[in-house]
Amino acid sequence: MYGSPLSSNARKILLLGSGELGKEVVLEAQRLGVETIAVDRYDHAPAMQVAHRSYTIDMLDGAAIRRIIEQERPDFIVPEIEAIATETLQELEKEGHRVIPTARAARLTMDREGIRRLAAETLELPTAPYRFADTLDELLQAAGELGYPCVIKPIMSSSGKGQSVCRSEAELEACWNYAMEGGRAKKQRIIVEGFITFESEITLLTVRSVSGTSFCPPIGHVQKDGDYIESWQPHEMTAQQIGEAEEMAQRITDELGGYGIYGVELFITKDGVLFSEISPRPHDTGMVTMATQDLSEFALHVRAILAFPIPAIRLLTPGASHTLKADRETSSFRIGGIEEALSVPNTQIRVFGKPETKVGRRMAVALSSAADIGQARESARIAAEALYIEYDN
Ligand SMILES: Nc1ncnc2c1ncn2[C@@H]1O[C@H](COP(=O)(O)OP(=O)(O)OP(=O)(O)O)[C@@H](O)[C@H]1O
Ligand SMILES: NCC(=O)N[C@@H]1O[C@H](COP(=O)([O-])[O-])[C@@H](O)[C@H]1O
Ligand SMILES: [Mg+2]
Repeated sequence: MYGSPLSSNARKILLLGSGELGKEVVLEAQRLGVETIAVDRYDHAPAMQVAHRSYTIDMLDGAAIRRIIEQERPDFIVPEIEAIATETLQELEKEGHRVIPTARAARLTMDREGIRRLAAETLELPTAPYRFADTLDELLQAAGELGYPCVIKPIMSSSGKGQSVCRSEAELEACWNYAMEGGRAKKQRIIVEGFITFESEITLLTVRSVSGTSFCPPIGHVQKDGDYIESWQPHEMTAQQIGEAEEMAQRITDELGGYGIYGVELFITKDGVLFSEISPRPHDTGMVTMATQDLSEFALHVRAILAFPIPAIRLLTPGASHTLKADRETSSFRIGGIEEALSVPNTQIRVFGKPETKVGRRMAVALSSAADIGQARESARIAAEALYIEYDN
């Protein structure tokens, strides 16, 4: 039971991070009459454009986060990105604030070391072999032990930023420098992983709610330079692979707890399923659910957060998503080709409304449904390729 937004009885959700995923969370929350507050590091972020209010702060500044939480007193604090002052979230939770799904889940998944050690060492889930390194010398040693090719990632980064595949010792220094530039935080630490030759990779969206744990049908995806290009649902898997995937997702989400949606990233290999990483929030590859499910991953997240029931999740049709990315940095640009994209049958687009382009920045996505995955992928690709960015400078 709650009152209208902007009244003293309102139920309030405060998002920490206001990108394209948060924008959809805000819209779903508003459908249920919830008041929404969007916070991010820059003005006019996508979710800010649709929320009731917004704040621009350094997301790694704990004092700034605390100030806003104490002023707003939201019912739910909903992290939307990894790089947040998560120690402050842990303190706030101890003081009685609700963090989604939990402050510990936000803390552990913020850095690759926390979540990898929990998954591989505490829960003993199978993962790629890995090492951590703080210096180029340590990286040399780690890569020597794992062999080439190996994958190098800053421990604090997302969407492939600072990530590279290193094919020989001669490339190590360049990979190290790339990781130092790409990490979101000032920490210098990196993870090095053995390169996995997978057959496919999936996101298993897993929702923890008052109704228990529910799984969405698996989402297959293709990544380039560590960032997603296209995704589709359902991804074809054997009963055994689905069983292994759901068991891993159940174990790690039980351990992390709370209410909300998780994106469990898994590699499907000839020898079984490997755990890769997990987001305690909606997943970028899960945008496809806006075209395929009765309740999208965003609607599911909001229902779970508010402790409303999720009796069932229905897949209505096969579908696919395909991204539009920028290839230059500017704040003066226009997105064209929308008419062409929308003339593809059973296709929608989402234009995120980000105020600036950057090289590789995701600006929009095409979503298509079809009778089969092949056709859905083809439609989404044609629509996304019809879109273009015209830069004024
Ligand atoms: N050990 C590995 N072997 C082979 N490919 C890998 C490995 N690690 C990562 N990749 C590839 O790089 C992609 C991105 O890696 P990862 O998910 O760890 O990065 P990320 O920056 O957290 O991405 P996001 O935030 O988009 O989930 C993976 O989806 C996979 O395609
Ligand atoms: N893989 C995680 C992911 O896709 N997160 C989404 O991207 C935004 C950041 O985009 P930006 O870097 O373009 O500002 C985040 O706010 C979130 O919506
Ligand atoms: Mg990932």
